[in-house]
Amino acid sequence: MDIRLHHINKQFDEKQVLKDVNMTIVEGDIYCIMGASGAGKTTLVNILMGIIKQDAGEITGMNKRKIAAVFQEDRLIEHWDAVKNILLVCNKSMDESKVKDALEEVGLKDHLKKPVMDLSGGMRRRVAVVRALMADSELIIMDEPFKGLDEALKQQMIQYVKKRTKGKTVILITHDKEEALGLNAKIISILS
Ligand SMILES: Nc1ncnc2c1ncn2[C@@H]1O[C@H](COP(=O)(O)OP(=O)(O)OP(=O)(O)O)[C@@H](O)[C@H]1O
Repeated sequence: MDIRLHHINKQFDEKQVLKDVNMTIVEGDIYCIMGASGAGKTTLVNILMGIIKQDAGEITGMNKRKIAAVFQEDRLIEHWDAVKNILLVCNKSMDESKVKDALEEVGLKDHLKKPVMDLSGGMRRRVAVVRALMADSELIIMDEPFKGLDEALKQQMIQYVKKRTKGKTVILITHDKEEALGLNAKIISILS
């Protein structure tokens, strides 16, 4: 089912952050939300996920959907290793070896069993992305998922995300046109 936003408004204190936002997210497509810092991108996806409530306007197509998310922060369980962090969100039937294969695919072969607090920022980001893609969800929302990755890793992760989200609906916030191009994404511009 497509997701539709109708006339969404959101204000914080005196500041109107989202003003009459309208959009359609087509099932199975990949979207990049772009716009200046502070334009309201995170606010918009927080409204979509039901984390905050819009002041006015309506969203259809989100009823009881399971969402997998990469937030601005990694939100990992610090003293658990990467494999355990990911298994937490997977179906009970998920094979641990599949989780390990996925982590190896994003270059984390030698870091599977360390507490994630001992990993670098870029490594932790990759764990957060793999976790979202391995959760059994048809809608994946990611807030700057490639932040902190060098160019080569970013390209590798773009390919990984593309491969692992076939047929799923993806909404990704980015400042980087290259990411949108690499993902073959439709661009949604949020104006400040
Ligand atoms: N809970 C809040 N209370 C007050 N103001 C807020 C709150 N959340 C966001 N804002 C304000 O709303 C505006 C939009 O913030 P938001 O985080 O959605 O922007 P963004 O486009 O995601 O920015 P960035 O690219 O820097 O992450 C900013 O001016 C921010 O200060």
